[in-house]
Amino acid sequence: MKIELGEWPVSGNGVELGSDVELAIEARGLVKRFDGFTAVDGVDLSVPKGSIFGILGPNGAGKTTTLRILLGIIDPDEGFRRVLGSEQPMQVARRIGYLPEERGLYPAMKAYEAIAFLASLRGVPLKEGRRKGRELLEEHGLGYAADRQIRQMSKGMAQQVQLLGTLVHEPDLVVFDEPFSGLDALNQGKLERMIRALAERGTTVIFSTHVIAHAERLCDRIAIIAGGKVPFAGPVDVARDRLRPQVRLETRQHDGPWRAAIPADARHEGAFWYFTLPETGIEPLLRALIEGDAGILSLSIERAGLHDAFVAIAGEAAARALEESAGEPR
Ligand SMILES: Nc1ncnc2c1ncn2[C@@H]1O[C@H](COP(=O)(O)OP(=O)(O)OP(=O)(O)O)[C@@H](O)[C@H]1O
Repeated sequence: MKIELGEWPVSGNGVELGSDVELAIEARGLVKRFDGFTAVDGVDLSVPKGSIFGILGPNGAGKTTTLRILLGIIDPDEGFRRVLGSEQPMQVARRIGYLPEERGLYPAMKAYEAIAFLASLRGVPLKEGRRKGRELLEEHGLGYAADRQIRQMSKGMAQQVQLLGTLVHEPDLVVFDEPFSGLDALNQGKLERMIRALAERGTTVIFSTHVIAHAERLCDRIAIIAGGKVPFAGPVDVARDRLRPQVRLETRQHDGPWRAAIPADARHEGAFWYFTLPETGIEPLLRALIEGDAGILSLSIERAGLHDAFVAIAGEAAARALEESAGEPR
């Protein structure tokens, strides 16, 4: 989904959607307290239909609690949510696929039966579920393991079976809680492709993660969450644009009147200059460089990465917590 920045008036925690955008999920002012501790503290989310939406934040930020509220597993103490048009998400559960943070299948079940079982919980008759289970396993390169018991599988493989079990009833919305944890790099790549394919056929995907790269690579929109609050929700590029781009300039000449046009706080290393793109843009500087015969050898203007944007938006402490979350085995 290509989003033009101009379409999104900025307000509140980030970027609001035009009124003509159909939303799969809309949440306003969600609050959840546990014994006086506020785990979710006024969360607003708008997830357009067919988009890939990431909830990015460190351990304990409130991701799982938010997802559980959206699914209707728990109710918020305050706030409002509408999921697939319903204010009672459990009523639309058959249109939702959910991979919880705690993975688990019955160890004695065979792979295709485990998928059929999960499908039956979403209203698919067992016989059809078994057929679809075999089909899905085949389609995803796991056909050889269809009759293998879950207990005979590696953790990563069992997780893939569970993932297929969340998709077997062809949901309109899938909710994945930390779907990448526990998967090796190869299977993480496979999952990324699967998520893209789901969105391409119109399924809305929302997932939580503490890995910036997954959010940056995959998502149309993200919500940054820390301490139960969402300081930013909107397109990834808009988050990145919270920081000014960085310029790297290489000149043949080392001195000349053109140097006055380079920002005073620029860092100078050898033939390279590094500085933040001035508010006035690059053109006045380019003019000075050309007229002053500085001899431009190279020039790059780079947008901030999502990591730097996360630091700017959520703060150093949240960014450190995010890094620590990524280091922990899960
Ligand atoms: N049922 C509960 N009772 C008490 N505290 C809870 C409960 N569920 C969550 N919390 C607390 O609420 C906070 C947010 O938890 P949550 O699981 O939503 O975070 P998270 O961002 O998903 O982190 P993680 O990735 O570690 O699961 C944490 O401090 C957690 O300990």
